[in-house]
Amino acid sequence: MGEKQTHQFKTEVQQLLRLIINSLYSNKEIFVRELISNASDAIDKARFKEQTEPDLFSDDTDFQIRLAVDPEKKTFTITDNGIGMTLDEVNDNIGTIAKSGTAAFMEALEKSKKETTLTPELIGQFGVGFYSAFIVADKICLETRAAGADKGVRWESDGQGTYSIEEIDKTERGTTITLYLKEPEEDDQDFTDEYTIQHIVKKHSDFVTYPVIMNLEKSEPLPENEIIKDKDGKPIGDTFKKVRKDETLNSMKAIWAQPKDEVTEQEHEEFYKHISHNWDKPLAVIHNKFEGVTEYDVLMYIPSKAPFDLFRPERKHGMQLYCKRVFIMDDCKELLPDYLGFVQGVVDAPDLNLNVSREILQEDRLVRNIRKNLVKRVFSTLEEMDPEKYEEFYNEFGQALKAGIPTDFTNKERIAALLRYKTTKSEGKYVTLDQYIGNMKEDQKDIYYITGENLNSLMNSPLLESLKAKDYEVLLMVDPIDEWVTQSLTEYKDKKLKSAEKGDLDVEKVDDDKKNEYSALLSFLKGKLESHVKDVVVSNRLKDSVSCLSGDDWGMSAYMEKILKASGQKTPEQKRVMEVNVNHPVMEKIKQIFETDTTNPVLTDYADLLFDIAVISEGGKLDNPSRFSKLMGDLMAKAI
Ligand SMILES: Nc1ncnc2c1ncn2[C@@H]1O[C@H](COP(=O)(O)OP(=O)(O)OP(=O)(O)O)[C@@H](O)[C@H]1O
Repeated sequence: MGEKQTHQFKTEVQQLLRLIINSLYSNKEIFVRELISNASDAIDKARFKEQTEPDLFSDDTDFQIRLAVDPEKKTFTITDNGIGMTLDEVNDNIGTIAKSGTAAFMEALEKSKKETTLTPELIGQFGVGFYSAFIVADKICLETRAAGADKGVRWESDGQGTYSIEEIDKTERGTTITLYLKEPEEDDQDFTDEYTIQHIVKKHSDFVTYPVIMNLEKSEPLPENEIIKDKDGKPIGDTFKKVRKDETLNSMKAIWAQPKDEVTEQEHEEFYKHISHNWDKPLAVIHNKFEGVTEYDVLMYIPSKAPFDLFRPERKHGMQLYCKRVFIMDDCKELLPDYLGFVQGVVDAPDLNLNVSREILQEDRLVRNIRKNLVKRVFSTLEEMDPEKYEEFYNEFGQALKAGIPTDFTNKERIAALLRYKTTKSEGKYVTLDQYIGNMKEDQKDIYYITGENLNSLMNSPLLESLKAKDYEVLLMVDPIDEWVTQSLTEYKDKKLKSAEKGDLDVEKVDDDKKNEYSALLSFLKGKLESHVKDVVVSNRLKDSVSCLSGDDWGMSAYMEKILKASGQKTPEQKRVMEVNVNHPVMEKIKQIFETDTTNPVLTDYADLLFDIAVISEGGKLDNPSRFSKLMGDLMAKAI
């Protein structure tokens, strides 16, 4: 038997404990839900493992969660016969915060700047459920034995910075957690009261798929022959006796299998909270029975709020797979493509082979068929949403949806129709690509867009001058992911998507004579700016500004380059093209100086200035800002 060891909680756990206790002060009862949900997860894991290693579980397959209270000892106990934990697992899971969550959690906290309040939504999202027990307990004892292990483990802590851990003998597989409850404060519920616990379980954990059982005191009518009666046959004394009986507190209702119109909004809300661990309401409910060659039930929810870790690769998918109401697996990535991983729900497919493994699942024809139908349903739900509601969705999940454009070839066009962008003409409102096409000018052939970091600088970008002069609308794309969207969505309804920043805009032509007049100056400028630009050309984009930078049709946009650099990726040195506006008086003047004396040193200064202005106008950073300000100062002094 190993020694009893004492460990220090990781610093973030201590911080977290303090936060949890302070923040959930008025919502103490949620610890019941959190512990039941952990127990249920542990049974899910056991059920899953049982499919491949039935021997590990043969001693006890009657999966259940038990609750018990002791008003005298002031304890609350929860027991499950799930997967259990080994010593290392206890150390990893209970001494630290769920790894992936930690950093993100602290980040989000920082962001919200509400360091003393932690909403229940956060608790659910960050996987800190277990610690919520310290809201009500001043000591917790967890005893557990992993499936297949010889020894058990006891973990104990008063939540004050340390915990102890030791090996123990434990006969039953699974986990028992005993909370030594704090002295209740005024207005506190009594968590040793059976009725109170019954009520809380019904409220927060009714849909848990395993029975939550409690041995309750009940009144039962006495059998006729035990009732003492007077001479008129009227009972004297008690007609009831007190007995203790196991009772299942939750309904375990499989609401997905019920007829659609029999499920209330309230039930959906509760069930959604149960499966998603979210605390918001679902934005939309998709509830269908698919009938045909095979039958299956589908219940999906579109959340109303995006989770903090929507784009983290380790994030779990929201779909669970059931077979004849028996849980098979959660995080079922085979049921929906990655970009729809935020949808929460259940598929119950009775015809599925119960011994499925994840690898087999991918190949399964039935699963592929289900997936196709689920995707269709999600799309039709989004397409039919009223515009205001859809905008709510889009603000939360628009970026996720966009990730479908480069990854889901079959549905590309359908996703494209769901995109919304603000434009140079939409006055802050979203437009669809179809609306854009409807608004196109008669002589306009392509759909124009520009990508960048913020709407304001895009609106005023010199790259749009000639498009604006033609009264063409331009889509303003400010999500980094739009760069990937435009790379793969090159056409929509036979109209090309064309970057205002790249290639020949084909809008306005500068006549050849004028180009020829400038060709010597442009090659001179190119020589001067060789280390910065690939070429210097006459612009057909500019109307008012003197210079700008543009790219080739197939080159990387300035924003894309910035994104890649920011994410630490090596990007090949991208030289862009400097365009100059030959109708601008400044260019005329420079040309005159150049034609008089090609060695005039001021020409070098002007070349640098033209380049710097182009960089600044697209919100870029200058290599040498102090030289720029000196040149500007000199120029101003001359001009004034
Ligand atoms: N009853 C249990 N049986 C087996 N493992 C458990 C049990 N309770 C907790 N654990 C383990 O401890 C980990 C941490 O639990 P905790 O409640 O803090 O976070 P979580 O369950 O990952 O997140 P959340 O509760 O928000 O879903 C769990 O992921 C699980 O591995």
